[in-house]
Amino acid sequence: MLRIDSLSKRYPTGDMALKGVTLEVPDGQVMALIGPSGAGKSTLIRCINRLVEPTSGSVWLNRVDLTRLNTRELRQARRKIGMIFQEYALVERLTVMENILSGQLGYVNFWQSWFRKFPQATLDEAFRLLDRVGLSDFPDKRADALSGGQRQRVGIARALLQNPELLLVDEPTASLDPKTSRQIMRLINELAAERGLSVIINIHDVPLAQMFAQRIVGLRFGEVVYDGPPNRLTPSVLNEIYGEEDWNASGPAQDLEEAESVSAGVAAH
Ligand SMILES: Nc1ncnc2c1ncn2[C@@H]1O[C@H](COP(=O)(O)OP(=O)(O)OP(=O)(O)O)[C@@H](O)[C@H]1O
Repeated sequence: MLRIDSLSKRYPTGDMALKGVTLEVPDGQVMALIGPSGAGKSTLIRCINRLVEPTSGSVWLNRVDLTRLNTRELRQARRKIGMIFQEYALVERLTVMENILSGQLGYVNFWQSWFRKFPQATLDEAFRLLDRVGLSDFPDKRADALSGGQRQRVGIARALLQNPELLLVDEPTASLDPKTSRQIMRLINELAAERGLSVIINIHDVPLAQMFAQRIVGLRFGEVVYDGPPNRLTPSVLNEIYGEEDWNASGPAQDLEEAESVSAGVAAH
């Protein structure tokens, strides 16, 4: 279980990106983090694994307060946190399998790592995961020949190979088509249930978050303004998270109707 307690972050620029966020994410729960640009979603995710140092508050992963660890202890603790971030994208010239194993290079000794020689158990598990994410036909395909969805699947397998307790996922569907986005969200969901993983997903696509997350947390100006099930995310709650907008309006279609009635009016005169 992950417990975030009164977490705040002030950047050196003075921006108060998080203002006392308190949350618990139980094992097996997929939590979607939504909110407008600048709300503090990325900062929150990055404060959990201390890619960004929190200013105050604590982050407990099971019995360990991550905010109190020294560099060496933090390196150990991060093994329990799988990260699927854009900046940990794949090494283009390496194969699918090499990319999946690349996350393990820090965990084998120098010579094993030099020869890319991994323990048999790690290799077996890598092939199992490859199959689980639906890529068993492509272990030798180079990363630069993969589609966006396949790349995400490699990233997921790589993160899972370290057998994490927590998965932090940053915008997993940003560059995917709607069908692939659903498939990736479904896969993350299934894996969380199978492995009892806590998952936090930073996602802009609210309908997708509603469809696949068991819980939604809405951030605004660094504060939690909604924390509840997807089906209670009403237009008024969305207004509170994102600011005023007509969430039921069909947008361009309505504009088109208006434009048509105006031009019809013009034609009638
Ligand atoms: N490295 C930084 N230095 C200074 N201020 C920062 C830094 N990173 C983020 N901020 C500020 O912190 C606040 C929260 O930013 P953050 O990137 O966490 O928001 P976000 O919700 O993830 O936005 P987006 O959806 O656009 O990615 C913003 O006001 C932003 O300008």
